[in-house]
This record gives sequence, structure tokens and C-alpha cells, in this order.
Amino acid sequence: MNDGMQIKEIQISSNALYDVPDILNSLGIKYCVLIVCDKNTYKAAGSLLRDILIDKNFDVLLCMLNREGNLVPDERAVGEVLTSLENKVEMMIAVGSGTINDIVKFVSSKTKIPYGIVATAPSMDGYASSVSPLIVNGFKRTYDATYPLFIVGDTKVLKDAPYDMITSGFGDIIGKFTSLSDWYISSIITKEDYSKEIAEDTRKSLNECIEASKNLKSKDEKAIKKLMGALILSGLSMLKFGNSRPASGAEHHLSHFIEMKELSNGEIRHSHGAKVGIMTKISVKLYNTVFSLDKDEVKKMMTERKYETREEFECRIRENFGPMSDEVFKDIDHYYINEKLRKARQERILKNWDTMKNWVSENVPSSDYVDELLNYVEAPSDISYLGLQKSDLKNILLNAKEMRKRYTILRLAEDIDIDRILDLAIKN
Ligand SMILES: NC(=O)C1=CN([C@@H]2O[C@H](COP(=O)(O)OP(=O)(O)OC[C@H]3O[C@@H](n4cnc5c(N)ncnc54)[C@H](OP(=O)(O)O)[C@@H]3O)[C@@H](O)[C@H]2O)C=CC1
Ligand SMILES: O=C(CO)COP(=O)(O)O
Repeated sequence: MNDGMQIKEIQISSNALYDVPDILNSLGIKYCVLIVCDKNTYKAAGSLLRDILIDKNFDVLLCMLNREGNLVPDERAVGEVLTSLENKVEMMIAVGSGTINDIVKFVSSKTKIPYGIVATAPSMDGYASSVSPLIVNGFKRTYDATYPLFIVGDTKVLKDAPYDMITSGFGDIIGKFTSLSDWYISSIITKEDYSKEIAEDTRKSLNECIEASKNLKSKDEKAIKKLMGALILSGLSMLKFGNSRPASGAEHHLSHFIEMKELSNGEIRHSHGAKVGIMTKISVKLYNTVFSLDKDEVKKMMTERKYETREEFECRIRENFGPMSDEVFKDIDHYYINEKLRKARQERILKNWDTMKNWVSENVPSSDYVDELLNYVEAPSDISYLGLQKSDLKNILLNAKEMRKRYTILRLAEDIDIDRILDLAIKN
């Protein structure tokens, strides 16, 4: 854990772009920077930032990550930034949102050249974090990376971002309903490290985001500032904890699984936060289904659950992950646990059932409430937006848990009886 104080400057205000030269000077950066952007973010803020810096006598190099379709945070993008670096570059400035931030964050961590971010959309909570989810060999994996030395969000730029990027930021934060719950249940069942203080900060970010929702539709600058503040606070919680645990649970694993499928099938890549928002509704439904059971019902289900053999497991992974199966098999001993370990986990679940049930009843809302929140800001709330049908859901829920090692509601369902729980949740 760290105190998150390494980020030297966070400036979210109208015309904040004009503060960048002074921020650079205060960090001892005086001569040469590399701006990394794409054609949209260059138009949104990169071009003006470049002029502002040249006007203050900075030598400004430009790395434009242009693509025919969506820019993907992959090996090619990382390579392009690396090859744009010259010895004279003192700092990289990422101008963009999640994808560009992650690419530069990763390069910064490898080259030790510091970076700052000029955000162009309040679309996700990774500006302050020190992790970088990248697509490597087609598999979405989160790498340890680094934090930016400064975050600048000019609210005039942020409010002009496409509205679906604004609702995307909202969806990413709504996901904290379940990421926080997954973290809590894991702390009980797997004894994973848990920080009440960091969880409370993340919860605060969730409350601020809900507060901001009242005036998001009108793109009110104050509401955009509040949403951006909530996104940064959530990122700081990840930075303090040292990984994305507070902010990413089953809803994110489901989103990552769908994204990987979108990319491998050449389908439209829906935004991260849109997927997270929709999948939060599903994860909340799972919580409500699982914790509507009493201890005796759980015990009965545990004894009746169908055991998946290692062969069946491997076959399921091959069918669903295709060429990316090897990425799952690398960690197979984590994903495919023996029945002795399962039994120990089941015992802890039963022992702590009532405590967890109480906690969930106080902290996890109904899926109707999540639906209302998403609908209110006109964020997508239904799987049909992602081109999915109810009949696709079971497969996605069964397999997304193998995206990450983390213990989530999906793994709790697996420990009880995933087949029956998914059927119950999908039916409701
Ligand atoms: N590091 C972390 O902790 C976190 C990382 N993430 C990651 O972030 C990524 C998603 O980021 P997200 O921000 O949603 O999407 P992207 O960064 O992929 O943004 C989509 C596209 O929107 C365009 N765009 C951005 N700002 C503007 C603007 N002001 N005006 C017009 N167009 C604009 C860009 O141009 P163009 O269309 O030309 O590409 C951009 O590529 C995911 O990969 C996710 O995993 C998410 C949360 C946390
Ligand atoms: O998207 C994130 C938090 O919103 C980062 O989480 P991951 O580690 O799951 O990529």
C-alpha cells in the first residue's frame, strides 16, 4: 500500500489546459515533452496543448496513434510510443482517456520516463491508478504500471466529450457496488487483505458519482467536475491499495471477457464503462439471488453441486477462450482447485453466512435501483445494447471468472452450485 501522494498535481477546472506549462515547470520539466494522442484527442485537446507549450518555448514531439477503427492498448501501440521517444524527452504527456492513458502509463513504468495525463473524457477511473489493462496476444490482462505525476482535466474539454463517454464514466463507478462487495466477501472467504479506509474512499466516489448524475444530461460543467472527481478518487484508491482490487470485481471480469470476444470476432468494441454498468446490474442480481438463500439451503446446494472434472474444465476453457486458452492454462492451478481446498472454502462460507448476508443486505442494492440509475443518465442498461441475448448470459457468467484470479460473487456461486445459481438469477 502507499499513500497515493506521488501524484504532484491534480487540476480539474475550466481552462486547466493553460496551467500545464506551470505544472511542468514546478516538476522541473523545462525543455522537451512528448505528447501522445490520437486524431480525436488531438482535436479535443492535443492541438491546443501543443500550441500552449510551444508558446512557452517547450520543444514538443508528437506521437499520433492513428487507426482505421478503435485504438487498442496492445503491443503495437506500446511499440509506437517507445519508438517515438528520443533521449531529450523529459516527460510524456498522454492526451486522451483510458486507452491512451494505459498505453503511456505502461511505457512510463518500463522506461522510467515520467508521464502526466491531460484527460479528454470523464469515461473511466484509471487516471490516477497504477495499473494498466492491456490486450496482449488478444488477452486482456492488467499489468502493474505507474501513476502520472499530474492529472489535468479541463472541464471545457471534458464536457464536450461524446455523451456516451460521460455515461461510460458513470457506468464504471456504478460498478463499485459489486467490486466493493466482492472485495469484502473475499476478505472473509479467502482472507484477502482488505482496507476499510480504502473501501470507504471508493464508496465515497460511488456516492459522489450518484450525486453528480442529477445534472449530467445537461453536461453541466460542475456535474462533470464532480464525476471526474469521483473517477479520480476511485483511481486513487487503486493507487493506495497497489492494485485494482477496490474498483474491479465480477462486473469488470464480465466486461473484460465480452471485450475480448468483441475484439477476437472483429465486432464493435463497446465502451468499457457501458459494459461495466450493464454487467453491474447482472452481478447485483447474482448477489440478490445468492444471498436470498438461507444457510441450510446453501449447505444442501453445496452437497448436490455437480463436480467439474479437470478434463471438463479444460474442454470448457478451450471452447470459450479459443486461441487465448493458454493464457488461462498458465494459471490453471489457481482456477481449477482441488476438492479439499473447495471444502475448506465452503466451510468458511457456511461459518460466515449470516455475517455476509447482513452485510450484503445493507450494501448491495436491488438490480432495479441500478437500472434506474443507469436509465436516469441515459446510460445503456440492457445486454441487448451489447448485442447479447438472455441465452448468451450463462456461458458468459460461467467463463468470465477465469479472466482473473480474484475471488468474486462468480466464484462464491461456483463454491455453492454455479449451475443452479445462474439458472435462478437469469430466470429472475
Ligand atoms: N488503468 C486503469 O486503472 C483503468 C483502465 N481502464 C481501461 O480504459 C479503457 C477504456 O477507456 P475509455 O476512456 O472508456 O475509452 P477509450 O480511451 O478507448 O476512448 C475511446 C475513444 O474516444 C475518443 N475520445 C476520447 N476523448 C474524446 C473527446 N474529448 N472527444 C472525442 N473523442 C474522444 C478517442 O478517440 P478515437 O476514437 O480516435 O480512438 C478514444 O480512443 C479500457 O481499455 C479499460 O480497460 C478502465 C478503467 C481503469
Ligand atoms: O477497469 C478497472 C477499474 O475500473 C481496472 O480494473 P482491471 O484490473 O480489472 O482492469
